[in-house]
Amino acid sequence: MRLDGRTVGTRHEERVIPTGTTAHLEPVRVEVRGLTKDFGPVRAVDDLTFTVEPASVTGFLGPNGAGKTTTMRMVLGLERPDSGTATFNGATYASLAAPVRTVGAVLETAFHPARSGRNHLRVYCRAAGLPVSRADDVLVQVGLADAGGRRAGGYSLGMRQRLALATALLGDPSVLVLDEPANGLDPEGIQWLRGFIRHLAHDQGRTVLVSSHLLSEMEHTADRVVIVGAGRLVREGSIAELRSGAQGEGAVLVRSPETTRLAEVLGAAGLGVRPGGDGLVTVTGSTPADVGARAFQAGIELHELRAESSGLEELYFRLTAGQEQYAASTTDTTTTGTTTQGAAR
Ligand SMILES: Nc1ncnc2c1ncn2[C@@H]1O[C@H](COP(=O)(O)OP(=O)(O)OP(=O)(O)O)[C@@H](O)[C@H]1O
Repeated sequence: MRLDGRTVGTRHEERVIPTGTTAHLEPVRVEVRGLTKDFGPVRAVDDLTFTVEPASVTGFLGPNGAGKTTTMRMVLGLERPDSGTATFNGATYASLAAPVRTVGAVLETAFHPARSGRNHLRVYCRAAGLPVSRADDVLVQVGLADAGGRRAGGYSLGMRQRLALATALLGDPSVLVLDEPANGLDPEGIQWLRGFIRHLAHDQGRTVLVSSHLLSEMEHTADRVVIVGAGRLVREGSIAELRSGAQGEGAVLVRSPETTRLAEVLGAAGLGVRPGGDGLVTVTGSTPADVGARAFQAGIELHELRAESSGLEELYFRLTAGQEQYAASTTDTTTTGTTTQGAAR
């Protein structure tokens, strides 16, 4: 969190807000405590507790069916928990004085295909009691200003995702809850989305919770991650913490003219060793520094030494292994390509 910014407010209500933050935004912390939800025999969410901090991006990660959407729906008051609470600075969604200004969401999309993007947004403005001028504000924010007059039915998937984000931003909310917003985007769209999400949190001070089933999608976007499997919390922490925990998870590639002796030395140290061709050895359960040190101590010449991957993906798979649920979900945003709604209306 960047709380090194300006001090604003009167003497009585002074508060420090992050540099570049939209001054009127109230920092809001989302707290999920013991959330549990059953659908018949399926426990979709199981005693889940985590926190989403202001001015940062929290990645909500888990395999298909892990309970991410159900959790987000409970946070947004769209689904009633069997037990537990989700609160915004201590208040449940239902008790928020101004929900549309507190939280916006991208969940499931439904656009009237014949309506223009701008008119779609204006309908939401009227329903939420917001000035219709907000429609143009948010179109600019998401880069759709030139396309606002076109039929939403003719939008590409990337444009629909932008319109979904625009809808979530209508109330200029402190909190954004985004369910798999990168689904179906092309690489350019994903790149834009990453930057935009970081901007919303780091420059504007918003609290952002964004779900994905891919760690690679979150690795360069999120500050913190909450990992769930089969409805339960598997890991919560910063990306840096996760990264340091992942050391040794990824394979190390090492090239040497003495592969046989190298394999003996590393194997004797209990490491996994897979000799390949061309003097290459793949080592698991270690780090480049460790392999380098062991080779040095044994006086073995190395020509190349590098991590095959950061190990994060391997750690994520291990943490969530066997927890994928294949029960059909009611909404498949990948195939419908539709998403969104400011739940906060
Ligand atoms: N309305 C519902 N009725 C019955 N079961 C449901 C319902 N909604 C979700 N489930 C089940 O609850 C579990 C959690 O689903 P959920 O959609 O929350 O997971 P998810 O992590 O969002 O998955 P995905 O990444 O596939 O969207 C799954 O087993 C799912 O089939």
